[in-house]
Amino acid sequence: MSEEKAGWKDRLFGGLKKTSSKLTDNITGLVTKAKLDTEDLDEIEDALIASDLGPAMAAQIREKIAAGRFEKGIDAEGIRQIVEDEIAAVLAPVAEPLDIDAFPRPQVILVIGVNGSGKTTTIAKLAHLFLEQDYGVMLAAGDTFRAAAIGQLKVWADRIGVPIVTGPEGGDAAGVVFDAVKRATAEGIDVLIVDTAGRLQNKRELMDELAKIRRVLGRLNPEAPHDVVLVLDATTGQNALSQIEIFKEVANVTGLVMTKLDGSARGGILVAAAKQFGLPIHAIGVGETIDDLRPFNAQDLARAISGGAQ
Ligand SMILES: Nc1nc2c(ncn2[C@@H]2O[C@H](COP(=O)(O)OP(=O)(O)OP(=O)(O)O)[C@@H](O)[C@H]2O)c(=O)[nH]1
Repeated sequence: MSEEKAGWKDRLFGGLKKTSSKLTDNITGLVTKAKLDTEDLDEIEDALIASDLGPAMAAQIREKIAAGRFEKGIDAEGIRQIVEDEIAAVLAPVAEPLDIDAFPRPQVILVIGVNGSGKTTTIAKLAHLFLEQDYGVMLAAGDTFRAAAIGQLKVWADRIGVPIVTGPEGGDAAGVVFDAVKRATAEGIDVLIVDTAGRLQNKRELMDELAKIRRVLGRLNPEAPHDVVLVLDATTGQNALSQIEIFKEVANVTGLVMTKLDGSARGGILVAAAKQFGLPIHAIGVGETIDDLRPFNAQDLARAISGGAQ
């Protein structure tokens, strides 16, 4: 295994410790009897719900455990393995890295999400990921609503060494995006990542702004934006699900990135999101450094969430 890969696995399993220990403590703590009975199954289901996997997923896992283990000797590792396999089956179809395959270039990726979700950091981490794959990357500071957002993105752009197109605070976001696409096209850039304002408080304004960005983009390239990626903060738990619902309504979300899985005992929310919406999940964030965002392997992630050995 390469050093890089081993490092990522450490961060993945380490980052998800809070989620997995909540789940495994619950499961190992309850299995005190000789045979698995209905009460144990109820407790397992409660533990799964408490980890934010969602009632549907919890019920499905409970059924699987009941089918194979009811009235049999209790084997915590066997139960954990069922949890892992069920989670992996839900995650496998949605684990989809963001591929750069747009022609003509650039591929335009709109990044949306509420303030504080980790949007800016995620843009920097994605840019870093693409740079590692030798793509030419450019950023566009389309969140013109707050000067801080423009400044923060610029700091990241300078740090990772990618060009950035900005406009004045309070300026026209679509104008910034227009300039960025023109410049990216002229410079033969492969990927243009666009930050957007996360004003969910005013759905109408957000919708209008995104629609205008789309119109402007469409004039330069009818295929753009190629991706509309919604960034979600795992620590918000069930709230992340309502954000998906709302953003699906205002923007044509094509995929998700879930951040802060390390800061939370609610990592199960990723599984709940996959089960409920079936949208591609491009990458997960398990820390604050630039390397802490990666596409994931469904089985590895399921093992990390269910508390299996690395
Ligand atoms: N632990 C952890 N922290 C993260 C992760 N991703 C982002 N953060 C942190 O979350 C905070 C908010 O991230 P930003 O990228 O500034 O979020 P934003 O959505 O752009 O927020 P605003 O700038 O407020 O709009 C920062 O302190 C990040 O370092 C992650 O995967 N894990």
